[in-house]
Amino acid sequence: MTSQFPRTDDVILGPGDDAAVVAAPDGRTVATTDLLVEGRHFRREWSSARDVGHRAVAQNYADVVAMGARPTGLLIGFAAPPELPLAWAEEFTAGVRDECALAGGAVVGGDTVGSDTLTIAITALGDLEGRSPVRREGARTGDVVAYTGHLGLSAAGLALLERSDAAAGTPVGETSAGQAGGALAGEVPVGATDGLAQCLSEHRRPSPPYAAGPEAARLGATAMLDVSDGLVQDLGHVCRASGVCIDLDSNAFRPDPALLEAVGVLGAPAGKAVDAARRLMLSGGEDHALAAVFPPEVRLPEHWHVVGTVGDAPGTGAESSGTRVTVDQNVIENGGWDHFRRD
Ligand SMILES: Nc1ncnc2c1ncn2[C@@H]1O[C@H](COP(=O)(O)OP(=O)(O)O)[C@@H](O)[C@H]1O
Ligand SMILES: Cc1ncc(C[n+]2csc(CCOP(=O)(O)OP(=O)(O)O)c2C)c(N)n1
Ligand SMILES: [Mg+2]
Repeated sequence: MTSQFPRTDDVILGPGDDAAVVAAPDGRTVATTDLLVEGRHFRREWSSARDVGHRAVAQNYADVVAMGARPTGLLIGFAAPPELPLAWAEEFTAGVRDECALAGGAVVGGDTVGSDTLTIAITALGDLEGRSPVRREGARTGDVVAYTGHLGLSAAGLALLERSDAAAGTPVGETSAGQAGGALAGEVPVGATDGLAQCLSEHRRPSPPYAAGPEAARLGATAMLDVSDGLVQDLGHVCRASGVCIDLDSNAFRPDPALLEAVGVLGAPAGKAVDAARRLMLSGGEDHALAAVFPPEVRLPEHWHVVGTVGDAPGTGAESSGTRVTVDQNVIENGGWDHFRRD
């Protein structure tokens, strides 16, 4: 699996020995790990092996750049049932290679074992290039909240796939030829517009704005994270860590045309499409957009969308548990992702 991975200048010793040796030009190493579990994070009927490879890298390197770091390397734990076709593993590896080419950073090692459940555990490394890490705890009253990347498209893609699944046995349309692991459910029908295809694609292969992480650090971001569980829920981590509140302005959320199209197909009445799309932008996870907090005087490039402001945390007492996120000053049911929720 490792022969096709290119080396980079950060790799002192690549795969093949007991461990790799990776340069840390800055003297510090950013390190993070995330798991992908079949059935929980992806389904082989919904995503090709290549998609899963792309996604595994994107999900991890999004965490690296959300610290303001440059991706340098990653290690892949691959646990697969014995009946997994070899072609699936090969296609997965190709997806990993191609996403690494986008994000930067080399595959420096991993481990492969048999397991009942197909599970991918990636550890990703990054270099801070002399900058301070952008943590969750630096947000201050008066700062502005902005995001860059997509919001809501992945959740819409997932909802489209769930819907096609619910329509048992009648996938939304065409199957894609040549995908390892067989045909995919939920292919967009011939003649369907690009919007639905874009939502499905963002779900299968999220496109984190990698360069914007180090950019935000250089611009002086006081806090940053990638949006994996939903914007409101994830900004809640910034509030708790920083001891502040965040109020989001619903009108600042301009839904992507692809998202508007998807919510229409998913059943939102025409007059409610913008509201439905905004709900997905606030609560949908897995786009791996970057959300960051900046001092108000920072001039932001236009791909950063300002959507809220940081305020004082409420005082002590029962209400104060919420160093919290509001939308137009209202507490909302955000519906972000919770792995341990019992439905
Ligand atoms: N099993 C674990 N052991 C040690 N640290 C963990 C574990 N699970 C999560 N963490 C840490 O808790 C923090 C939050 O994790 P998580 O919610 O998964 O963040 P993210 O959305 O950035 O992946 C991270 O710093 C992570 O390293
Ligand atoms: C089959 C399937 N069901 C449901 C989801 C939705 N989903 C699974 S995990 C998740 C949240 C993000 O995953 P997590 O492991 O919490 O990532 P982290 O926050 O650690 O980066 C979401 C929205 C999915 N991607 N695939
Ligand atoms: Mg995690």
